[in-house]
Amino acid sequence: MSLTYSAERQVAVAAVRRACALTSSVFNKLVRNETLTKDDKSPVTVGDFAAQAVVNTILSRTFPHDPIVGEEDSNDLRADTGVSLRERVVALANESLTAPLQPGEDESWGVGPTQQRTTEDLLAAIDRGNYEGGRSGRMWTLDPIDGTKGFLRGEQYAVCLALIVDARVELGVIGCPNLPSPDGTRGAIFVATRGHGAFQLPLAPAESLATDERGERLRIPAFTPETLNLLESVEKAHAKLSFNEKVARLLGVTRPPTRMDSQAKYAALARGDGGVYLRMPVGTGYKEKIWDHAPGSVLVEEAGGIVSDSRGRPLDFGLGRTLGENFGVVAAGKEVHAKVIEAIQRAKEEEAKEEGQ
Ligand SMILES: Nc1ncnc2c1ncn2[C@@H]1O[C@H](COP(=O)(O)OS(=O)(=O)O)[C@@H](OP(=O)(O)O)[C@H]1O
Ligand SMILES: [Mg+2]
Ligand SMILES: [Mg+2]
Ligand SMILES: [Mg+2]
Repeated sequence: MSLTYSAERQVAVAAVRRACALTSSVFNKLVRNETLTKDDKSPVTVGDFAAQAVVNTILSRTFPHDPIVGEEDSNDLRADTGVSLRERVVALANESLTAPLQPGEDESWGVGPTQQRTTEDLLAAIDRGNYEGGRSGRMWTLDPIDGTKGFLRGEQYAVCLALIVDARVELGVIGCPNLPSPDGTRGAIFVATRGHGAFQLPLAPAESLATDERGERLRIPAFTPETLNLLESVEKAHAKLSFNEKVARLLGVTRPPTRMDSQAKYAALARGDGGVYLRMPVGTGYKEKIWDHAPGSVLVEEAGGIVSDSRGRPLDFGLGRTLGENFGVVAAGKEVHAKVIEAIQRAKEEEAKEEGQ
């Protein structure tokens, strides 16, 4: 029987909840000069930095020997030009860390009213995310805001955290503050532990829920070509959407695709809101990052699905900070997954013929 990682699960859920509260409040107050453009031209906001500082602070207090592969680093905040940004990140992170103890939280985690941190503490916490990853040992991977562009548009984004042990994702937590539910409310947390199922929990902790908080179990439902739809990126630079169209046609899909940013796509798949997550490389040599797929992959697998590259091979979380050469990502329920891999092969043949003409 696989380990339950119950302490890790409890801490990870609490850390993601605090980070979700932080990012939601940042969105409402965000001003234009609080966003930077990174070297790879992607945006990063005070929310990304502060959320990484909060989650890493909690992880470092509770699991001091665990390395962290986090998306952000503190270089831009330490630069002379980063003074106002830095002050804002420190204020936001401290506001989050000093908020009252929530149900299921423990003061020894470094949260609660007396837990004010210095600027250097928080910048160092962000840089705890600089681990290179690799094949062996325990490590966490964090995307403090996945889908920053979606976050800036007021659409979907996710706070994503996973525990990887010897290159296998054992625990995944995805906080989706903007994800709509059928009852008209917004926001949910998704959590999966390898061998122990995938669950949806409320975004805010309920009274009296502690270590054994389980939530609603998720199972990917069966689909027919009539009910099937594709979950895909919003940003055209992130996935080859023209290829998705071919695959959808070959599968006989009639419903239009659902476009959403971030690992909210994996969460939507796990709870049956969509049938296939398909992400094909655009051909620029971009390597997918482990924090963009680790929590989503265990969530979908524990909901009964399969996550692979476009050739049907497993994603390799033991290569470092990236998944290596990019063969795309396909996630779906078991029956649908096999059909999608087959359709991808046929779509590639079609594409080769078209290019040969
Ligand atoms: N060229 C390219 N190809 C593939 N993926 C890329 C590329 N550039 C960036 N990224 C990563 O995409 C992450 C968000 O992408 P999503 O597909 O989930 O959302 S989106 O609809 O595309 O915005 C996004 O995550 P965040 O940086 O956390 O927002 C990036 O890690
Ligand atoms: Mg980013
Ligand atoms: Mg991301
Ligand atoms: Mg991010």
